[in-house]
Amino acid sequence: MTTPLVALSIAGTDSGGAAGLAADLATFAALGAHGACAVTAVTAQDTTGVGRIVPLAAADVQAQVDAVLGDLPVGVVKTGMLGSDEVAAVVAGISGIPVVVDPVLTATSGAQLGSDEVVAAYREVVLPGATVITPNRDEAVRLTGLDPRTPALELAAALHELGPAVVLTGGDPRAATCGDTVMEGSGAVTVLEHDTIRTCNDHGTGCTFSAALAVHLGNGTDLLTAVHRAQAFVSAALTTSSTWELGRGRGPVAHIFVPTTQEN
Ligand SMILES: Nc1ncnc2c1ncn2[C@@H]1O[C@H](COP(=O)(O)OP(=O)(O)OP(=O)(O)O)[C@@H](O)[C@H]1O
Ligand SMILES: Cc1ncc(COP(=O)(O)O)c(N)n1
Repeated sequence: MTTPLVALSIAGTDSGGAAGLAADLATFAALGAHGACAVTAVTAQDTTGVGRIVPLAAADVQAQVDAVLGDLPVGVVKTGMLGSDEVAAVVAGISGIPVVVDPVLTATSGAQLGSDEVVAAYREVVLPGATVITPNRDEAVRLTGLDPRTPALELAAALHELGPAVVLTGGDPRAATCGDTVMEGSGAVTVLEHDTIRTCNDHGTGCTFSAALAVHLGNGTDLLTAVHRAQAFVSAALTTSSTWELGRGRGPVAHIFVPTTQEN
């Protein structure tokens, strides 16, 4: 008998199946982990935008988290869209398990997915207990309140001061390379650069990256190696989706047909 890694995603749904819970659960499965989930919000969303957002009450999210933690040996928690400061407090109440926080505040399409109250809750209650946070530049600027032109290293340092290790992601479809700035718990900094995959089917890259990172960390992999493997997974997924024609907007990252080797 074996027990697989159990990864719990606390996130919103994306009806288009690209981002949020769909991305997390597909990534967990592709990397050999069992995915459990607690839904925070339901979104009516497609490749072109977000139409409607229905947040769940914190008590409903708490009940899902309690059900999962009360029964399954969860090895890692990954959070996405939280929807409210009350739900952020539910995440803050989890202890003794590594928590990977993807501070979802804005969708690829530009839709706002996090209020100022949620931003404050990240700073005050979520980040002090988090293992690692994986913001993109816009999210890091919003969370720190720093000038949008602030260098990546300073943004990462400001978040690191709040508690967690930081992976400031730098996905840019127009650049030749993408660079992710990693600040470990010790404060050591490494910039991991890799080739940009040319595609407009990149909806869900942030969720996919954080979910892959969570699986590797849950398996006991060190942060730098875990980031490297999560990048490789996203690149493999984007290589597949670059051949797709799906939807009228920014199409979904491919979570299927991704080779699952030791390297990703
Ligand atoms: N076109 C690309 N080619 C290769 N890697 C990419 C590309 N776009 C993003 N990545 C990688 O994907 C990971 C997620 O980064 P990104 O900065 O895109 O997150 P994000 O902005 O939160 O994503 P999204 O909001 O689109 O879900 C990072 O490791 C980044 O380097
Ligand atoms: C429910 C939900 N969670 C997260 C995202 C962010 O993903 P992206 O930045 O790729 O739009 C999203 N659009 N929807």
